[in-house]
Amino acid sequence: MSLVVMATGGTGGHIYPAVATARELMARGHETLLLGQRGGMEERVAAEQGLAFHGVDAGKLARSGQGRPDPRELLRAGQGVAQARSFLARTRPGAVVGYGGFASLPGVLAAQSLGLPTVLHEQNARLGLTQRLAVRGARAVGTAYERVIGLDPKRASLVGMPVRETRMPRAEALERLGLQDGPLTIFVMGGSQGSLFLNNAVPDTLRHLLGGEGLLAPQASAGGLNVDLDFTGSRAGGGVQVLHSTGPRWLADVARGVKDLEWYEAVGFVDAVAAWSVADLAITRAGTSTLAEAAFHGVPLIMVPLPESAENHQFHNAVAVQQAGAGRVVEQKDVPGTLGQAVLECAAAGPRASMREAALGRSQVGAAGRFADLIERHLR
Ligand SMILES: CC(=O)N[C@H]1[C@@H](OP(=O)(O)OP(=O)(O)OC[C@H]2O[C@@H](n3ccc(=O)[nH]c3=O)[C@H](O)[C@@H]2O)O[C@H](CO)[C@@H](O)[C@@H]1O
Repeated sequence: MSLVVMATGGTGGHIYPAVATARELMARGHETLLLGQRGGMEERVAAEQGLAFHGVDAGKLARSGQGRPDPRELLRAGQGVAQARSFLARTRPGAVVGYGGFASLPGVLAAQSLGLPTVLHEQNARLGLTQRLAVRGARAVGTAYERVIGLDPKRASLVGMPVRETRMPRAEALERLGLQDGPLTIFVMGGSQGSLFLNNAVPDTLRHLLGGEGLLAPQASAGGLNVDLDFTGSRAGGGVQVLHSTGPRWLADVARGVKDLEWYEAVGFVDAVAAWSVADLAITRAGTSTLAEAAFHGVPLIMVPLPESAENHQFHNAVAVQQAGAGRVVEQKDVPGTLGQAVLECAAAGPRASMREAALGRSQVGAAGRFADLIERHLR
């Protein structure tokens, strides 16, 4: 059994696949730890998840086409590599696994300079900047998509997106989140940092749609369209409750705006396993972890892709989900006119049931296990 180091950080999209794989490797008897930026989101997540953590400096490298990197960031990146090198020289892990993002770079480059095996995971359909710097020296690359732009297919192994494959019992999740059993539960989540756009748009849209009581009328109309909401067989009464993860920075603003709405709960950051376990419908961005988690839990999605995402990849991610019948894409520019209507259409029992089936059908169950197999094949 070996020590396997997970080099990761920066955003939830890079950190949670590392958490899922770490759990799988630990279940197989290996030791693991997360190596990332000291004081970064990864340090907090490791503590919450009961995982060991080692922090180093890390520096953001500018993306190509966006000018030269800031010299102070480059210096921090260099210091991070030196710090990671001395840590890895001391601990001599069996492998270092890089999940992308600037915080993963020190660990991966340090490992390669020491001749330790490195394995990468690419979560998007296009190889990220950090992974491009690390790929040459890596033994293997696990991917979430069949084709990854910028990656030689001969080097890629399609393993899927590792997600935390746990469902929380409904009663426990409701209690943990302070929600009720009965109303239709809408989960709003703008990725791991929250989304200012969704934070502004969603409360207004839902207030307009549901009124002060948070009720969907059984025959509601939106944009001249009558929608049969038929709640029979689901939760009765047409009552709705919303759980909105705003991102820690924006919580106070959003909470102030919805404080008169008893059915609207704003939180800075939520236990996503609990939230997915009770959500009937979710309004989200379209990062890969978000989509993979929704698929695992069978939650229909209304996706508002982040328009500035590299190469517009979130839009392409979201279209794939829509084509599979597991959700609806509403482009950010169309939100004012169409988000409310999309909520009405997706809240109806029939469409919700078929989207749920389609979501479950998309789930790449066992991705963490397949990625752990790949890592084990390359252990020292
Ligand atoms: C702005 C940005 O750079 N976005 C990228 C980033 O998104 P981001 O980090 O937002 O990535 P994802 O949507 O993939 O994942 C968010 C993760 O955070 C978790 N979570 C979020 C909110 C919360 O309250 N609790 C919680 O646990 C989610 O459950 C999920 O595991 O990485 C993704 C995967 O590389 C990319 O596709 C995104 O384009």
